[in-house]
Amino acid sequence: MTRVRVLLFNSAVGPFDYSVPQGMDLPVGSVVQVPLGPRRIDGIVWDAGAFGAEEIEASRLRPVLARYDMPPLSQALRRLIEWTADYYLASPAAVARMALPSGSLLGPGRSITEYRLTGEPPARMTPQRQQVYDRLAGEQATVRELAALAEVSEGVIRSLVTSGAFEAMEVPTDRPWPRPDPAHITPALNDEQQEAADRLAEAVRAAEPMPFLLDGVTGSGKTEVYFEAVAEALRKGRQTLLLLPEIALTQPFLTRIEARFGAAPVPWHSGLKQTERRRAWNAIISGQAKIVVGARSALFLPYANLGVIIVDEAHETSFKQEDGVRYNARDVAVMRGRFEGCPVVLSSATPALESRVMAEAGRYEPLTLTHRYGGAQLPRIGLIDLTQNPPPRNQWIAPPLLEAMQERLARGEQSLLFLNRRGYAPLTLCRHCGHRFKCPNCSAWMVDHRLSGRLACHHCGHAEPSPSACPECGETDCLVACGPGVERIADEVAALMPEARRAIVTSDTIWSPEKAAEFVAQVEARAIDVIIGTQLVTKGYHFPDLTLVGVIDADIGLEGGDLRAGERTFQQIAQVAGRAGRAAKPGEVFIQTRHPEAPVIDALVQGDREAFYAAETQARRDANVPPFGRLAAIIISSEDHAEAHEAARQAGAVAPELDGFAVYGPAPAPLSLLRGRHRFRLLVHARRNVEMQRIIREWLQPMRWAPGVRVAVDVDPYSFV
Ligand SMILES: Nc1ncnc2c1ncn2[C@@H]1O[C@H](COP(=O)(O)OP(=O)(O)OP(=O)(O)O)[C@@H](O)[C@H]1O
Ligand SMILES: [Zn+2]
Repeated sequence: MTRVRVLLFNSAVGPFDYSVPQGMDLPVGSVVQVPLGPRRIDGIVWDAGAFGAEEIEASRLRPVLARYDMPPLSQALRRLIEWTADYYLASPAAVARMALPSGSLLGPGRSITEYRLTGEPPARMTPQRQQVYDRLAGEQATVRELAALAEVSEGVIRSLVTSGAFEAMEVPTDRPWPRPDPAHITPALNDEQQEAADRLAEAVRAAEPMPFLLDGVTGSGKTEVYFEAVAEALRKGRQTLLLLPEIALTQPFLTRIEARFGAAPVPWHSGLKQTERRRAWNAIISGQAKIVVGARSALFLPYANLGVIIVDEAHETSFKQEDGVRYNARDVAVMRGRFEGCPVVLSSATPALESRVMAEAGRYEPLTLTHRYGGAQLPRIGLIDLTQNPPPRNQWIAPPLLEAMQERLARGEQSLLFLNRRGYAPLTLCRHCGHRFKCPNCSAWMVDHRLSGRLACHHCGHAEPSPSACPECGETDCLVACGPGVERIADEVAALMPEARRAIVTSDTIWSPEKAAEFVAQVEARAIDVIIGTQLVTKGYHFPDLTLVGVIDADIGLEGGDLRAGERTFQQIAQVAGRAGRAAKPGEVFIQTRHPEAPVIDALVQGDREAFYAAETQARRDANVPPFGRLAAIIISSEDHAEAHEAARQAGAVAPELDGFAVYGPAPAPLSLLRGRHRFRLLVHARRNVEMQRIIREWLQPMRWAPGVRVAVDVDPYSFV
């Protein structure tokens, strides 16, 4: 072949054809460097004729410059990239970049230089250099990573390298990973676990491209069951990809895998250092990494031979990526399994309604675990009606819950309070003039974070020191915190039960795998009596002495009223309730609510999951919303309000009018200002059998936008702000 089609990275143009130089072997999937105008640019050799690019005459083709020394991307991965781009209306180049993240093009076997302090201070000390010495003792990393850790510029680090204060360490990035052993420690499974495990192992053995819905109550041993699928993949010499929703959870989980298989798995997430990333990458693409545990970004990597994909806590909405390519990792995982020819396991105690409907339709195979392992009982769930039994003013723990916590403390057992709100209070206002603290970049209130002494916006990250006076009227001692966040609940616990040892668990306190491990160790050592946490504590943890769970405000999640409000509330509360009484001691749960009559609250108290799913499914079917009908959100934004408004109006004016394809809006988005951009929204509601993406593409592609306008399409949206 003398001509190849190349999908270009980092470029809005292409794909283009190039000629193949004499002697260069370029199978489809090869990663190459090609000329584009005066530049050299990376790309992937794609299937001939793909993407319908225009044909260039052979005589005008420019030659491929070089081929990277790595195996070509497989056909399965190329199909996945095409499918994802097509389904989520993204550019194929943007999706392909997720398969080859930065640093992956270095070639195998290279080492990376890291630096560490020699201990010999430089002749001249500046405040910045001092900061380096204060913060980087014992650290070893690349210049860029060190600069980030010490919060100084890379120039400060480099000048210290030159002056000899740092020494260079070559870190090889092709060190092999220890080999996991499928038979290291094999647990004895109970009957229903064994049945599910056998079915999964059979599917792995036969390489069935079948999605499974592993649906088992909290503490039923879903993890032990899908470990048997991992064991089977190991026996076949194949790789496992295990996707987790939250990086903070990974450390205890990695330890658990190591205990089962005798070797640590290969982690993949955005927090890896360059050397770790490079080492993981080499092992993934060569097939040497047998068990990869990752965040959703691990989904597009070029595995050499996948044997099974597992999505743990598959109902979690954090599998949905909300910027760049807006994909749902759970759904893309199912497609990857189909293209790779391997089973996919969606594991959850509270499956997404979409997944349940797929199982009912026979598209996913259901595997069910009906009871907790080892005779542990599901917790008893009780209700506290806040209209009847309110806590005192400016407190949030109602008397019956407080009493139950005191009992636990006396017995040496642990309690968990759940409130899905970070910080101390969601709103601060001035009692004197009524001023409310708002983010300058977003239409959102600033959240009071007392632990860090700041007001912070949870949308854009803008933060300012906690004010002592009102910026509007200048009064002091007039600022009031409105409503609770976890920090405020922790203060309340401190006031009511001073002897109880507390831990606050949110992304502010548990921001690294090490922090998560520290927290787990403390709870296990019984150095904590009361845990106060956000959704971060709802999943995964297994604490035998935790016997009480209190849901501070079950109504919060229902307020927004979006499509999944009821489902999400059900999942969160069922998950957090599932942390109670997982071992010998029975668990108890109190749900505080002002709406005891709400169907979702009632289903939780009755323990009637099936009734909840049935009612919710019927309601969605009646309204023809997902998974029955389809939605897509189109967000049009600009830093200039008039420009955004005009662009949205124009898009709305030429919206297609078709049977089974309705367009609502444009209207200002609920978050009408986000990171300084004004946002307007159109919502597409389509029937299932309508080619929604094609229609949207043909509608929006010909439109010409003002330079400051951004148009984002969100297919199957989860966020309605
Ligand atoms: N067959 C078994 N042999 C020994 N221990 C088991 C077995 N099955 C489950 N367990 C133990 O029971 C506890 C709960 O199991 P596991 O974490 O797998 O449940 P899960 O269904 O994934 O829970 P959740 O969804 O609530 O996080 C764990 O400590 C696990 O090691
Ligand atoms: Zn903001």
